[in-house]
Amino acid sequence: MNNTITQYKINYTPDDFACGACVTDANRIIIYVNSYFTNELQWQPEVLLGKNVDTVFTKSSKIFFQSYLIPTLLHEKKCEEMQLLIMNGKGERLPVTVNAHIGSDHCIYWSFFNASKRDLLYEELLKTRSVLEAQAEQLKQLAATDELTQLLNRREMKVRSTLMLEQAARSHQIVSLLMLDIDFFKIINDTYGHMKGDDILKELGAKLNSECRKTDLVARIGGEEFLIMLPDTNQENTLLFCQKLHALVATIKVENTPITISIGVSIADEKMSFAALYAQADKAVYQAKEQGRNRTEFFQAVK
Ligand SMILES: Nc1nc2c(ncn2[C@@H]2O[C@H](COP(=O)(O)OP(=O)(O)OP(=O)(O)O)[C@@H](O)[C@H]2O)c(=O)[nH]1
Repeated sequence: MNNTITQYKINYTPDDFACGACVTDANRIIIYVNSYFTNELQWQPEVLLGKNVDTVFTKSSKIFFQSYLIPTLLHEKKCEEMQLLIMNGKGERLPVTVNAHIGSDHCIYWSFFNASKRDLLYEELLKTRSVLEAQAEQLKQLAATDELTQLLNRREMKVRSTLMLEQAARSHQIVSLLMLDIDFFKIINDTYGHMKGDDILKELGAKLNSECRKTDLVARIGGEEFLIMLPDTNQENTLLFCQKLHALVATIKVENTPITISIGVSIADEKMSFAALYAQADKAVYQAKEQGRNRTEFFQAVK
């Protein structure tokens, strides 16, 4: 036996590959290991020589080794890129990629590539992917949100409203669009300053958001103008909702004076584009301003 080992030792020099190289006889008894086993895996050759190659595997890898790797090797004469765990000479676990083939001399030639760096790299990749996904989500959120009120912005409102209108038309549901405009907001700005104006906009945004359902769309589309789209809501229920909004807005005060809003409503009871519905709500809010403000007007088609 010793003679055989010596003979293989001579045959396989030089042995400074960047991986563990090992030769076993047909019974998987180790007859040669290269210096990588000593230098990197901290196995002394004399501990391994004469032992079954499965000595180096962890318990679970031994099972895989016996039940899959060996049958594959015997059947195919080679097995490639098997991911297994080995123990180093100090008893520490190490992921390795194992390749083996049966030579014409019936010996089995094994290579063990250290895969711990690959596993680390893989972990890094997974972490980076989660960070990128979170950032993409944040960007999407930012692009869709009005910075001051955190409500939807004009562009996002247009996209989602269009979708809501299409869905409603398919299921023959009524949708109403409310345009809200704060009354005499310029006076608030001019009297109390732009910062106070911003606070009012924020407070109103938060209150509208808490009053609406999750399925409603609420947006600030610019200046002191807001839009709310209510799915599956007819004229009667929309009017009740608007009354609630007027009461809600009255809780926002500037120097003890409640602010007021004018609301213009348009109703889509058949297939309608967002642009057409928006134009009608705009006309209705103009009517509400004309008729004294602090009120709700529904769009009326001129006959
Ligand atoms: N604080 C603040 N003010 C804004 C913002 N965007 C627009 N405004 C102001 O909103 C005011 C809107 O004024 P107007 O369009 O004359 O409307 P109004 O004073 O509310 O009058 P009515 O709508 O006719 O009742 C202007 O003073 C704008 O400068 C904003 O983001 N923050």
